[in-house]
Amino acid sequence: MLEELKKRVYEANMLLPKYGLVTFTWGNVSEIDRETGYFAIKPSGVDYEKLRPEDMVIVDLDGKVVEGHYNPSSDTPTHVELYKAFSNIGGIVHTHSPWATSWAQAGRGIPCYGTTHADYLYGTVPCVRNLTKEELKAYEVNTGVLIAEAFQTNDYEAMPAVLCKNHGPFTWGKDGLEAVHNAVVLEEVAKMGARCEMINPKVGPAPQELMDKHYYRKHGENAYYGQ
Ligand SMILES: O=C(CO)[C@@H](O)[C@@H](O)COP(=O)(O)O
Repeated sequence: MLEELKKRVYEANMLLPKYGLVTFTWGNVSEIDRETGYFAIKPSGVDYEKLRPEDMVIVDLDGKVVEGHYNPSSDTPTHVELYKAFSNIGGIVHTHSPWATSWAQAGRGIPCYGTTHADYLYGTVPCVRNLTKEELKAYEVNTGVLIAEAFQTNDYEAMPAVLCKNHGPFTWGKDGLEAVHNAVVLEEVAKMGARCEMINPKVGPAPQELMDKHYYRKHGENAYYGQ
């Protein structure tokens, strides 16, 4: 079932070790087929070297496995919540990439300090709060619910990334590949932001006009540069 989707999701997952975004199996990519409402996701705990396209697990938007010989990623319920909340996205990535995860563990959003950030991410990358003891009973579901809540006041298309406190980043995009692209951008931006604060602890965010110039020339109706 959905063999082409599984292949795409496999290939997108294999980009995570290629770009240094995962250690061991600490990450996952999924992509949804909006017609069927099924998505393919990496199986849980399978080494990247051993991963094959046919190992991708097909899941529905109730979080039920439709097809697969492995368990789906442990983060599957979070992917489900994000697909339900963000109707225009087609792919999701979760990693524990070290720089983005360091900001997440510190509980801080990443301010926009420069044009690389502004080219892809409009404004501060938000960091969502810890889950309460009660919320932790359905940890992965509530991680997704919390992200969706945070984006009631944020544009998920202009900010395709989030940090979850004490956990790590999620990114999304029109498909799995774009979500991976955004995960790579996020990690670079997280690294540069941390170094920027180290070099100049008093640094402030990039001017709004510069941020607008860079973001809007690549996004929206009047964009004149592709990504
Ligand atoms: O969040 C975590 C671990 O803290 C998980 O994302 C990570 O280990 C990946 O788990 P899966 O192998 O996808 O089940």
